[in-house]
Amino acid sequence: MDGVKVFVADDVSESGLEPLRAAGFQIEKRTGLKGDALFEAVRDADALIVRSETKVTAELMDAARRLRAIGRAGVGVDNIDVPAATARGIVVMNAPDGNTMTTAEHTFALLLALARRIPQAHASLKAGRWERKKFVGTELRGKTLGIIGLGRIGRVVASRAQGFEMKVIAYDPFVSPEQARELDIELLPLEAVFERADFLTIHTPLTPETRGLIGAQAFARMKKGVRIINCARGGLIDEQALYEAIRSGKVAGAALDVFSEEPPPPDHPLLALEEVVVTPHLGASTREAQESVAVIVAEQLRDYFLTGSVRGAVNMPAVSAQELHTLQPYLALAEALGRFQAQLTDEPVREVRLEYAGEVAELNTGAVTRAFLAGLLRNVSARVNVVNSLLIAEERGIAVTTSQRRSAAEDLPALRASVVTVSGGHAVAADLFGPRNEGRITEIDGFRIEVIPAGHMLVLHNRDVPGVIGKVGTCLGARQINISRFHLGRRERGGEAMAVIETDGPVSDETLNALRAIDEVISVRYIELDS
Ligand SMILES: NC(=O)C1=CN([C@@H]2O[C@H](COP(=O)(O)OP(=O)(O)OC[C@H]3O[C@@H](n4cnc5c(N)ncnc54)[C@H](O)[C@@H]3O)[C@@H](O)[C@H]2O)C=CC1
Ligand SMILES: O=C(O)CCC(=O)C(=O)O
Repeated sequence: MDGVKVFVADDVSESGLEPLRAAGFQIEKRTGLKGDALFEAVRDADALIVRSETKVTAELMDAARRLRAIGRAGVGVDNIDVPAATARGIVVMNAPDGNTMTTAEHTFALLLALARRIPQAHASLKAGRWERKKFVGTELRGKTLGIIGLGRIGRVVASRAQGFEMKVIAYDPFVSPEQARELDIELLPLEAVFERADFLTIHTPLTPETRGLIGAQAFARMKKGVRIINCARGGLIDEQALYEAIRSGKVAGAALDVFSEEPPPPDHPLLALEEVVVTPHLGASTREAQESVAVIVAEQLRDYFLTGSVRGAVNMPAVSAQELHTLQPYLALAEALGRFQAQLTDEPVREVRLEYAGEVAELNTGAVTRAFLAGLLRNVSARVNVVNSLLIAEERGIAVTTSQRRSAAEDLPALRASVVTVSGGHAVAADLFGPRNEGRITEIDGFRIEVIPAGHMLVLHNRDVPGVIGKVGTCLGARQINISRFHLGRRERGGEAMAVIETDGPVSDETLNALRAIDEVISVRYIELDS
């Protein structure tokens, strides 16, 4: 796909980008750019790929006017302003499985280095000394490893520790005791993990909740002589508190791959301590992991641009290619229905109720709801799409409720959308028909009708008396407006009727006023669905 431009801002594996190249995407890789140079470089990018170095701020996204997707070749997305991306309709994807093993192995390398003081012994010998007494270590067997964050990496670290006959305890509020028991891990409250661990390793994401999770209070609870490993994010540990805990002898040593500021300033106090082992954020730095995260992200981006399927996104639900195949006609129908509904009223929307029935109710209705809202809110901002439509609805105070009726026995339409405004609102139903799954609007405000949701149309309410169709036809004909289809619906004879009149071209305000001037016409709306 020649049109898609991908800017790669960090040192991402070249071979890992092959899926994008093979699909014809244009790739520009320039690493280490900062400030205006970076802003300029992303100006025309449709997609941006980063590792942890580049900070993807709201301002950077605003500079990249065409940006539709950000790929993080790795796990942590704390260098990306995800809420800002969502608000701008930009999907953020990461590669959570690509570097798990490698990072767990690095954690274990640091743990062993800490236990046996390998870096210090190595430096000593290279400096010409033979200090066997100085570097007496500690055995792992029988020691307790405390793991905070029992996700992908935490679990691999746990299994490696069990191989070394360590007792593994953990804290993770999102893991059930049953899951932990299956892994032979004792799940405990955070304080208990602090109190019992001989080695403590952290593997949570950096979020407002986890920032500074290991601080002075935590160190106060720990055993004297505890060893700390951090291969997740620097901000999880209060570095000043760690420094003081090491100086006081409470903490025997720390192995750090990550820092609150990267790179840390050369005079960072922790770097000066003999008990501290460091690596420059190398957790994920193996050839295998780098290639793996790059391939994962490249394939996810390729598929997003080519098919619309969503995998590995942190700000929208997944939709697989297979699911998309079945879902696509419903997504298109819902989006068109949303646009139709938006043009039925000038009043602000207060509430949206979506009812799904039959096949669609078994599918990913979350995606269909987002598609409907994207259509409904299309005029709110140029960047409304399925990524941000739910958020925009929420920001506008629009209550969105959905219901699913899996049985199609009651002959319900696949989709019924009720939009509530201050003075009422409208309910429109739609369905798919035939072998080609063609969408039709089947009901408008209780009037049965069958309309293709495309093109130009007039939705006209009138009194059900003879001659109205003729007058409407004459009015349009006099203005050279050709009617392509005319659909009528009424509830009872002589009551109120509805007509949906499809026209070959647009209808001006002057024509609408002329139609409104016809006695029997109650209301007319012009709706355009193609643009
Ligand atoms: N040093 C490096 O190069 C690398 C660092 N990382 C870091 O490691 C982190 C963990 O990675 P994965 O295990 O793949 O993520 P994951 O999402 O599989 O696991 C994170 C775990 O943390 C838990 N958690 C969340 N909040 C918590 C809290 N307040 N207290 C305790 N547990 C909490 C979650 O329930 C989850 O089980 C990433 O977020 C990333 O920042 C990841 C890869 C490489
Ligand atoms: O890109 C890298 O090497 C950093 C990896 C990392 O920190 C992550 O995946 O969260």
